This record gives sequence, C-alpha cells and structure tokens, in this order.
Amino acid sequence: MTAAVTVTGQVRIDRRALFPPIRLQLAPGLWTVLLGPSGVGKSTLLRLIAGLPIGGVFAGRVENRQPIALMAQDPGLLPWLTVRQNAALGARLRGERADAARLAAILQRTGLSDHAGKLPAALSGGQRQRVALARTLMEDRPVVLLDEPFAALDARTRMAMQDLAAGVLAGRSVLMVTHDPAEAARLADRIYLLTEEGLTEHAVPATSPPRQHADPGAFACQTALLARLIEGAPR
Ligand SMILES: Nc1ncnc2c1ncn2[C@@H]1O[C@H](COP(=O)(O)OP(=O)(O)OP(=O)(O)O)[C@@H](O)[C@H]1O
Repeated sequence: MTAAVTVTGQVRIDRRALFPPIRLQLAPGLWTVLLGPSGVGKSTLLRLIAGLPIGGVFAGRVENRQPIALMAQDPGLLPWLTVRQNAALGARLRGERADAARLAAILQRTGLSDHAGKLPAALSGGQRQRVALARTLMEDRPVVLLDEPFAALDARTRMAMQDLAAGVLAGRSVLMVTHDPAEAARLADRIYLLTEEGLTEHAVPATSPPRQHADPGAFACQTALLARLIEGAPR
C-alpha cells in the first residue's frame, strides 16, 4: 500500500537536532496519531507536511504531497468574521462561494447552528475550537492534519467531536497530534510516539475506531501509552 504522505529526515533548531532521523508514513485512508513530550517537534512535523515554514532547518524530504487541510493548535479565527463566515473562510480566500448546504450541515453537526451569527469574541474556548474544526471539515481534502483538535473541550463534547470527526473524515488520511492517550486509543489506526530518541510505533487495539471509551482493548492501549509517555523512553 502506498503511503498517503511520507516524511523522512530530521529537523535542527539552532544546530541542535530535535530528534534523530525519522521516517513517518501516513497510511492512506486511515487515522495516524502522534504523541510525545512537549517541544519534541510534533507541530513542526505537521507544518512540514503542510508545506509551511518551520522554526528550524529540515534535512530530508516529504513525499506524495497531496492537497492538505490543517487544523492548527491556535483556532486562528478572524475576529471580525462570524462563526459561519469563519467556517467558510477557505472558500472565501479562494474567491469561491461556499457550499451553503454543506456549511449548514457541518455547523449543525459541530453544534454551532445557534451561534452561526456570533463573532469569535462571544464564544467560549471550546466553541472556538469547534469553529476551527468546522472550517477544517469544510475543506474537502484527502489529507487532514489535526493539531490537538479537541484539547479545549469538556469530556462529553470532546467525545462527540471525536465521533463527528471520525465520521466526517472517514476515508481521509488523517494525522492527529494529541497529548491524550485515551483519545489516541479511541481514534487511531496507527499510533506513533515521537521522543528525543526518535519515532516508535505503538500497538493499537484490535477493534476498529472510533472505539467506545469502555472498550477493553482501548483501555489497555491507553494505559500502556500513558506508561510509555511517563517513562519518557521508547521500549
Ligand atoms: N518559529 C520557531 N522559531 C524557533 N523555534 C521554534 C519555532 N517553532 C517551534 N520552535 C521550537 O521547535 C521545537 C519544537 O516545537 P513544536 O511546536 O514542534 O513542538 P511540539 O512537540 O508540537 O510541542 P507541544 O506538544 O508543546 O505543542 C520547540 O523547542 C520550539 O521551541
């Protein structure tokens, strides 16, 4: 199976390597989830794949680049645009008219229909994150990069958004960065840990995502991941 995207190489910041040379492959049509300590370079990897500038020097290559949608850590909403306009920003920037039916459906599924006319300043942090997710879902791209997309959400909304994203992005090649082992265990087809020692793969549950939070395999995976993250070193 040809990978949707492959990143091979290394990033240096101020001449210091963030991590040893790695090879990260995104499985086509599946969810790849990346975890690792703060500052190790996870967002930098997403930016590399998206073709955006990074804070350091990349020695390597990104193969099979395809049209990509990126949901960055910062929701990046334009404060003078309404929720509806922010969600449809991609089309607006391309000088196109957003698909009104699709926009309405995505606002409804992200629980934003009642807030569609509000400005970002009138929203909670979690609602802003949902607008950013809606904007990402509006972009109909084969590769989707999500940088801690559900971090500011309460437990119930987080689970609903995870299920929504899994449904709407089914068949896309997704790379999601998260600090939450439970989220990784629920959503991942592949799990990788990035540390200062490099990239290692972690076993996923036998069931298909999205998994129930009480799925025994997902729970075991979550516990094992947490142990590895606390340990800080690949086994
Ligand atoms: N524009 C920049 N200029 C200089 N250094 C940068 C820049 N962007 C990131 N860095 C540095 O690169 C390193 C990796 O940052 P990155 O944001 O990729 O980490 P991360 O693993 O995503 O962290 P977190 O989990 O905290 O989001 C950090 O040491 C950070 O300070």
